[in-house]
Amino acid sequence: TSEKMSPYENYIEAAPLNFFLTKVFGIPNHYNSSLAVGIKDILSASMGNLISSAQFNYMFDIPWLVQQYPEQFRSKPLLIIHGSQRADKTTLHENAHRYPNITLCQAKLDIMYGTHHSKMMFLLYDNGMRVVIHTANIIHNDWYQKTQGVWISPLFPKLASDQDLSQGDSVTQFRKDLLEYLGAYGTNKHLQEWQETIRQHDMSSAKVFIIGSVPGRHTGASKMKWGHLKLRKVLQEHGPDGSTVKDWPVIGQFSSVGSLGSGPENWLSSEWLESLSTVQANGIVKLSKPKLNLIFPCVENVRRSLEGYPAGASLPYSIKNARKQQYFNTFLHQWRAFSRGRSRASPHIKTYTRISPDAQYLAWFIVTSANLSKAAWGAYEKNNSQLFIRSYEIGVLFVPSKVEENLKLFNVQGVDSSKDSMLFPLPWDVPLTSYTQTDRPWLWDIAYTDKPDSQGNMWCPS
Ligand SMILES: O=C(O)c1c[nH]c2c(-c3ccccc3)cccc2c1=O
Repeated sequence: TSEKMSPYENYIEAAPLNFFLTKVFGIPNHYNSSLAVGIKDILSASMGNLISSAQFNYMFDIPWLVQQYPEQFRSKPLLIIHGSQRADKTTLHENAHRYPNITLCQAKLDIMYGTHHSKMMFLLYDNGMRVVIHTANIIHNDWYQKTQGVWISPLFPKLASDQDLSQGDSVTQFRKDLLEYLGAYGTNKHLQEWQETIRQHDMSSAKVFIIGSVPGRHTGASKMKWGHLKLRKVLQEHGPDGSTVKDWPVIGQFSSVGSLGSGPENWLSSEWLESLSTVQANGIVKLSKPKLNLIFPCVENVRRSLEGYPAGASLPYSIKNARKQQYFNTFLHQWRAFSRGRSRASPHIKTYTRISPDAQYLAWFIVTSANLSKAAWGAYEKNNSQLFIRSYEIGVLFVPSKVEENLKLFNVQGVDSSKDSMLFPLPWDVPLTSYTQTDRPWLWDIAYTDKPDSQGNMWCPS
């Protein structure tokens, strides 16, 4: 059984980019066999002999979570980092109470409407540790019939006790940025123990950048540490050169939409798109702003999905926000993932990329917890002197040159199989599919009663 496989033989180690989608129940098994993982695979003994773990997330079903660990790991110390307050926090404690190995840690959320969205696992084994950064809540439904993204780190070996701890970081400063993100939670004994554990591991094999968000009004040296300005900073130093990506579109794909302002120039096509279209700051060439394409399910995508209209319960785009930003609809494309067998697996994954006009190449790619909102990515305040972020978010950025030294771009379709190319497993189909004249973006708080969904039901939110 897989229990006996050494970690290096299993399919997870084989994926060059460590980027997976979650397994989906109800699609041909072929689409779940390569580059797909379930939560039980991630927690399985074939990944390592677990000593303790930490789970960062927004929604938790604690009894369900415990059942996802192999039986022999269910009593290992487990730290749960959440953002629940008041009644939700009480419920969480009630559900955790019967597990003596579970400790709860409440992330401070002093800013209104901020949430602890970050989805991350620390898995400490007897021979090293792994970091997993993903997009799924710790509830059954998020791992059952949705499209979710998972980045699983290589096994990070423990540093020898005599090795000085300044060793063991990667070309992307993965460990430094991870520790800085954790530092933003403030003083919590258990989190500080995990920071020490991380310092004791060699993460030099991590090939991704961390793009995190922490609540606050970030100014001065901290202004470029988080949200879309962190992305801007990384792309200024390590992004594509302007001449290569001139006129390449930016694509954003997400499962929720915030209040973006009354016009695109308020935030979407100004500061946010400017960060995503940042190129390596060598020339003074002032680039024209690229086209922005957005992917968000239309009502028909939700109605036809495996879950039917209830998939929309995890696509919380409100009529209140939508009516204030009709311009947003002009950017929209349908959710289609035929290439991954997931056109009917409603998206909860969030991905952002810069793609060539012929959809053959990617300049970079992000998978993250961050939806399309100012709360997640941050918004300038005080004449661009500070970045205001409401929520905790975390994602990873793939840059070709950091994955392989001389690699300039990722390939999208399997055409260019020349040696200096690397295929990137896109979660969704290119070219993108526009909305039809009658398509509308899914809104979760209005009724749909003219056509039944794939389960034969209508949608009548209270
Ligand atoms: O972190 C995540 O992934 C998610 C965060 N909020 C969600 C909500 C929600 C929307 C407004 C207010 C509170 C909660 C509803 C449905 C799914 C999600 C969700 O999936």
